[in-house]
Amino acid sequence: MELELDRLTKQYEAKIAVDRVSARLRPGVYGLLGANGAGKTTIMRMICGILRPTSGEVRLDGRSIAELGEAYRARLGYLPQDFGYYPEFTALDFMEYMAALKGIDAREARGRSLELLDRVGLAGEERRRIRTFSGGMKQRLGIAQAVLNDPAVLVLDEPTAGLDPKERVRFRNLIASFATNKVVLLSTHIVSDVEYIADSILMMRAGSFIMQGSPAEVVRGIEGCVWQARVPVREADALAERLSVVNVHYADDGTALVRFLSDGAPAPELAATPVAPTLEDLYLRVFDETGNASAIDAPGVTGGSGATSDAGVSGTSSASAGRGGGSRANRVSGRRGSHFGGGRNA
Ligand SMILES: Nc1ncnc2c1ncn2[C@@H]1O[C@H](COP(=O)(O)OP(=O)(O)OP(=O)(O)O)[C@@H](O)[C@H]1O
Repeated sequence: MELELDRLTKQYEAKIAVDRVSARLRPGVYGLLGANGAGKTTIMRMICGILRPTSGEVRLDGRSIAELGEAYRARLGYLPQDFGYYPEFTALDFMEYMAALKGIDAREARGRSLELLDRVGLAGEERRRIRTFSGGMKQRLGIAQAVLNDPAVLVLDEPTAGLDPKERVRFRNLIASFATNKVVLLSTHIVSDVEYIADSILMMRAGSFIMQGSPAEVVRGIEGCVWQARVPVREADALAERLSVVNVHYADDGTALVRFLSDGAPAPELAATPVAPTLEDLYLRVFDETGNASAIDAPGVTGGSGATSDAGVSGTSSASAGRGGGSRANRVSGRRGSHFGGGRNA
């Protein structure tokens, strides 16, 4: 099974929201990672056949989804960003209603709904009204309805938005458990949502895929650019002014371990050591505050997007929080130079 995006483009008047995006997606989890406004929702809506591309097309196993019509929808599961949950419905009513919309036989629908509610941790809550559900419960119900028809293509648009860290982890595991033999496309601007479960990262910026590859492949492009140095705490903030600081771990002995990006070797007096890059380092580098992305030497890179900088930086700190062992973990978003094409070194 292969889902192909062939020069997929969407233009809204003067705004090109998605610009000739191409990719071949085989079963696996794809993390569509990009800042707000990068074009993630627009791509997903085109993949779901809800939005007609200005040009280009989506094909499933070589056939246009526009031609496939109902046959494609029967193989598609979708959890939109702003999913309407019918607050007065019970979870089971809702699942059965969605099953009916998907053309699933009523006798089969009950059993399948109960089985899925159980799988998403809502056993015992089937008869509760959705309005009494927490955000996490609603999203778990959302994924349950999306897989009612055992789809070959599962599209999840920012499914972890608004979830607390514990629910986010739970949701992540749930997605992984549903992913077998499916193309799962999951959009997010939170690196940790996809860092561990995605087989492939599709890094999106200003309407284009600027990188495609496994997490290990895409981070290879910034090997040698991530450093850490232990400095007195009072110097850590000053460093953030000079360097592209990813995070700072404060220790109890008055020092701080500063992780930062630098294209070349930092000043010797810092005694910095190079460290292995992570997806979050890469994300911060790509979505630098200036928006000055350009080509970066990584596999699958389709080149600089010629991007305008309307894709704002969303400074997530979720990934860094789980890393390192400092007594306090902070993201210091210091003034960042242009990291591409001649960024300043430390
Ligand atoms: N109906 C529309 N008319 C005009 N411009 C639009 C429309 N829908 C989206 N856009 C613009 O297209 C660009 C891509 O939007 P899109 O919603 O796909 O981004 P996104 O990456 O999903 O962002 P977010 O995470 O905020 O949802 C944005 O600049 C947005 O303002």
